[in-house]
Amino acid sequence: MIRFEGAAKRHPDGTVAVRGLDLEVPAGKTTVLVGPSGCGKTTILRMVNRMVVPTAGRVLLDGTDVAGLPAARLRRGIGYVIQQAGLFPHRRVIDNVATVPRLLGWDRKRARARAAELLELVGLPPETARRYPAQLSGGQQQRVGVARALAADPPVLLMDEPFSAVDPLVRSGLQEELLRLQAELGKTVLFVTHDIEEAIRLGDRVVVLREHGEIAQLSDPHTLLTAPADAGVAAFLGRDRGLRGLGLRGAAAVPLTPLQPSYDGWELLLDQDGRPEHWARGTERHPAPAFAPARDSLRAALDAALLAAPGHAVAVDADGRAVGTASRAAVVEALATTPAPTPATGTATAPADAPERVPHAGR
Ligand SMILES: Nc1ncnc2c1ncn2[C@@H]1O[C@H](COP(=O)(O)OP(=O)(O)OP(=O)(O)O)[C@@H](O)[C@H]1O
Repeated sequence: MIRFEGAAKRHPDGTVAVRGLDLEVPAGKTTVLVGPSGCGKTTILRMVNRMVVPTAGRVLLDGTDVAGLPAARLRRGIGYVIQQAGLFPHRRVIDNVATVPRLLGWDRKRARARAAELLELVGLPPETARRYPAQLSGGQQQRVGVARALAADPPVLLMDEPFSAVDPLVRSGLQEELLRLQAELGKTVLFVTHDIEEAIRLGDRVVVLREHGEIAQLSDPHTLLTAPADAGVAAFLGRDRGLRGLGLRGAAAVPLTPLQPSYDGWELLLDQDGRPEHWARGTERHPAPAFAPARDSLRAALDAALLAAPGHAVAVDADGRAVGTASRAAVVEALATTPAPTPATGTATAPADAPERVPHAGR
């Protein structure tokens, strides 16, 4: 657990970056710091690994003041991922990832074996291991950055805008990857972003900051969306809060209708494996938007039903095979009956609202 006790940073020129922060970052969860540019997010993050030394107050890691720990040892126990990945350009990907295990004294073979395992964990094909960072895409580089931060299996991961330099689709994939990894690894993650959507998607807890690192609100994403603390937070959250909140609620309760031969003259065409291909009426062909009730959100289900030409979303199993359909009315009914996620569970188990996870979603 990380604990900030009146942690403040005042720069020599008099700038108050952080006035005095009291915050507990629980173990095994993702806590996201979000707020406008210059509000002190990076300063707060760097107080944890002592890249910034507080001018007042302290930061405790599992009860120990980090000021009393040797910086090198402290940092080896903390994974750190930054924008643009920060990889060593002259080292191959595998050696980038093996850096910290090597520093910890592992022999080369063992460090490389661990690195190869991590590259697979973050979804990179084995052939990327021998390349240099410049030979990878931005999204792949970020994955290497995450693998490198995880190499020594640190309990704590600091992530400073790690995905903000990549395009939205890649970014969404990286976010999904982090959710998957975190469900598996349960690290204590402190994540900085200026993007409220990213905060809502990734955070078990979201800390909305205003100037000088002051906490405007600290809550789970659902509470943040439905009950912003004040007009400033509501403005920062932006529009469509209700709709976006649907992205945090699972689609499992949507009542499904067994597949029918015809839907008001529309026929659902499946491929040979039973995956939805098109809605067809005469010579007309339209995409067949789908959702997976077991893992997608109510927002994804509603979106699929709204987009489908006949007004029915196709429900698919984990392999993308059609298992039934849901009318717009059925999805709306589920909106009224699906309970909101409880603050205790946050979003750790809630589905992410990820369009690219839905096969044949037609988006
Ligand atoms: N070395 C420095 N000297 C003076 N002021 C500084 C210094 N470093 C940071 N600041 C100021 O401290 C404040 C907080 O900076 P910080 O980088 O923590 O903000 P941030 O929320 O991470 O911003 P961004 O989202 O733009 O990265 C800013 O006003 C910044 O200008």
